[in-house]
Parts: sequence; structure tokens; C-alpha cells
Amino acid sequence: MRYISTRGQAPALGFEDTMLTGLARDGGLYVPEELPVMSRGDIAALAGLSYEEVAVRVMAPFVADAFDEATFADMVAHAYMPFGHDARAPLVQLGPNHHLLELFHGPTLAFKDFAMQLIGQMFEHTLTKRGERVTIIGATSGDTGSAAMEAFRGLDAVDLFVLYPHGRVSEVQRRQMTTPSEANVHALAITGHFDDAQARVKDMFNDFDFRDRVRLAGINSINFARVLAQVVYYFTSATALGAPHREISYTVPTGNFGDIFAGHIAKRMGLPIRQLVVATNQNDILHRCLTTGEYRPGTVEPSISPSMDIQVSSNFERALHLAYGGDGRAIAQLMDELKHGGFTVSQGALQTLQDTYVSGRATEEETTAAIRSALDRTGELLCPHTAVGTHVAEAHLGQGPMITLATAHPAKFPDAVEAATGIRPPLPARMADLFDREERITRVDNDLSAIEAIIDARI
Ligand SMILES: Cc1ncc(COP(=O)(O)O)c(C=O)c1O
Ligand SMILES: N[C@@H](CCOP(=O)(O)O)C(=O)O
Repeated sequence: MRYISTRGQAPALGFEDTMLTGLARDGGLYVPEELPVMSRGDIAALAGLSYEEVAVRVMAPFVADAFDEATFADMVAHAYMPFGHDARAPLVQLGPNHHLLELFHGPTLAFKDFAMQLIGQMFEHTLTKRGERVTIIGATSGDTGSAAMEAFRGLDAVDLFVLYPHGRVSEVQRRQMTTPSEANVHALAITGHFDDAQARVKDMFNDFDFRDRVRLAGINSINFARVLAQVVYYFTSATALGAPHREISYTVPTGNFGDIFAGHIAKRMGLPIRQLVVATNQNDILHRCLTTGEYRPGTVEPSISPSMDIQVSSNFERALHLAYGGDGRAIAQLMDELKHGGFTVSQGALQTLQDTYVSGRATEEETTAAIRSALDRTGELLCPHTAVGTHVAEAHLGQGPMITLATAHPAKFPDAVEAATGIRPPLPARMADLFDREERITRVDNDLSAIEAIIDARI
């Protein structure tokens, strides 16, 4: 399979190079040139298989030029071994026809582990085979960074730097990033918010001297391998509830648009998905854009669901690429307009987006009320991001099964959960000493040269 840039001006690549390249050299994001389609029979045959078996069947066509099936199956098996639940992504019932897909049983208690644990395996395999070494950079509002630290710490062929917004992640998230003691992983606390961190990451990729000198790679969902691994749990959950014989809807707490875009890919691969509901917090640019066509980032407002405090949503570019029929020039033009304040989606593309996605937002009060209501009705403690999802999902129930993605464990955000319910969720036993471990924090200004200087000095 070949991967092409959303902006159409970078060379097409195979899977391994797409994974190692991160951002395309024209500033775009890589997407598969064509998507493999699974027949109803193929999908029906997934029912009853283990998570790992489904993962291999769903992802194999995307990675076939890079790994033979036995090697890939081995990597998948290793990736999900540290998960704390045999089903990996279990479903629990929240109400009549409303289910939660628990994506927080991985080592860092958020959905990011599904992709990051596998990418760690794939990077190690490919870099060892090629005898190469890379510098990985990532921007995080908390969960991507901790999952990446866990997946890459101690690997020989990798130095990892994660940029997180100082003072804008939860204490658990911060400690997960600042306490690993391995010398190859580095947490950098940047002044500003997540969008600043993500913009500096993109600046580093666009600084070709630096990019080539340090051999830069990325672990944000700009890396298509991240999105790919997240496609799998749409297949496991939908088939568990009766797909392909009935349609399933999903509500996805959304920030950088990677998780919901993975659902879109699953749908285009043939999974019968009725609705894909984008759920945002008060940083609601995606909801505004999907309802009005205007994409104009405002100021990021800190919320109790901090991992979704995002206004410049990276993967929306991939959705736009599909909505504009793969017209790279049109996407490059929109992204240029974004540098000057924003853009208006064309009527035709907006219609295509609205045929695929519906959306909603939750205020802070509605998020808190959703945490409380889930506890009262079902005994479930939700993290605030998941609660944004369940609040928005309520408006879309009643047309067959709805699955809301539970993207993080409530213990990652104990203050918000305690404020809503009076209960402070404890960390799982394996992390009980997190608050006793020593932290290593490097403060850095929101300045490209300052960040590059730290990376240069450390590798
Ligand atoms: C807990 C949690 N929920 C939801 C999201 C939003 O996911 P995405 O950025 O893929 O839209 C994030 C961060 O990305 C997150 O960490
Ligand atoms: N919420 C994310 C933001 C980065 O998203 P990504 O999926 O593009 O890595 C985080 O927790 O860091």
C-alpha cells in the first residue's frame, strides 16, 4: 500500500517510511492512497476472535509491505500483553442501547496505549533491521506523552522528547511523563498551551536542516500508524454488538480528531457505522466547523477535560482531504489560510463532512453532571473526557446501539471526578508509588530555537 500527503506535493511512501517520516515534507499528513474494503463475510468472521486476532486481520493490508504476517502477529501480541484486561477493550452497558468502550486498561490508563504500545514494537523492529537511530518528538496535552514515554523508554535506537503545556496537564499525567528514569526519554514543559506545543512540533518538521540532522520522527497522530492501530477497536466493539448484521453508532470525545478519524476509516473499510458523533468540550472549534463550515481557532480555554483543550485539530486535515475528494491543492490553500486566522469549508465539502459526522459540545457544568449521573445510574466512574462523550451521546440515542469511547481512566483526573462525585478514584495497584517517584522536568520557552537547542544538546 502507498501513502500520499494530504497536500499532494510530497513523495508517496510505503508503510515503514510513512511511520518513520511523521509529517510529510510539504507540511501535509500521510493517508493511504486507497483503503482496503472488508466484505460482510470478512467482518462477520471477526466475531469471537481475540483482540489480537482482529488487530492482525484489520491492519495486515496496511502494513503488508513492511512486515510478514507472523512477525506482525508477534508484535501485536507483545503490544497488548501489558494490558490489564483480557478483552483489551471491554464493553460495559451504561443504559438501554448505550455502551461504554473502555479503552483505559493499558499501561498508562488512556486509549493512546493501543497505538503507542504497537508503534514502539514497530519502530524497534524497523530501526534494528535498518541499523538506524531516530529522534522522536511529540506534543501532548497529557496522554500521548505518557503513553509514548512508556512505549519508548529504554529503547536503544530512539531518543524521545515530549512537549507538554506547563501547568495544563493533570498531576498524574505529569508524573507519568516526568518520572521515567531512562536516559533516552525527556519531558519538556513548554510555556503556553497544547496548540503551541503542536505548532512547535510542526515547525521542527518544517526546519529541514534540523529535521534531517537529528533524523526526526513523530508519535502524534500526524503519524498514520497511530490512527491505524485505533481502527481496530471499532471492529472488535461493533462485531461484539452484532455488526455486520446491524448498524452501530459511536460518540467520540474529540480533540486532535485522530480517534474519530479512525472510526471514519473503519466505516470506509465496510464496517456498518450509522453515526459518528464528535463530542467536544468548551473548546468547540470542531463542533462549530461541522455546523457552520467556519474553522477559526479562538483562545484555548482550560477545562476539566484538559486533554481535549485543543483548537487546531491536526487530523481534521485528513477529514478535509477526503471531503475535498483528495484535492491536495485545495487542502494546501486552506492550511495557508489557517495561518492567517482560519478558513471557510466549501458547501460541497461541508455537506460531505456532515454526511459522515454529527457533533455536539459539553460545558463544564454538563460534564460534571454527566460524571455524577453515570455514577448514580450505573455505579460507573467516568473520566471527564468520557463524560463529555456521554453527555453529547444522550442527544443521539434511540437509533440502535450507541458506543461512547471511554478514553481515559478516572484516576488520571481525580480532582474533577472527586469534585463531581465526592469519590477520589485510586490509581491501580501497579502505579501506587507514582507520587513517590522522583520527577525530572525541563522548563522551556515557547521558542523553536530554544527547544531545538535542548534536543541537540541531549542526543
Ligand atoms: C483522554 C482523552 N480523550 C480524548 C482525547 C481526544 O482524542 P483525539 O485527539 O484523538 O481526538 C484525548 C487526546 O487526544 C485524550 O487524551
Ligand atoms: N490529547 C492528546 C493530544 C495529542 O493528540 P495526538 O493523538 O495527536 O497525539 C494528548 O493527550 O496528548
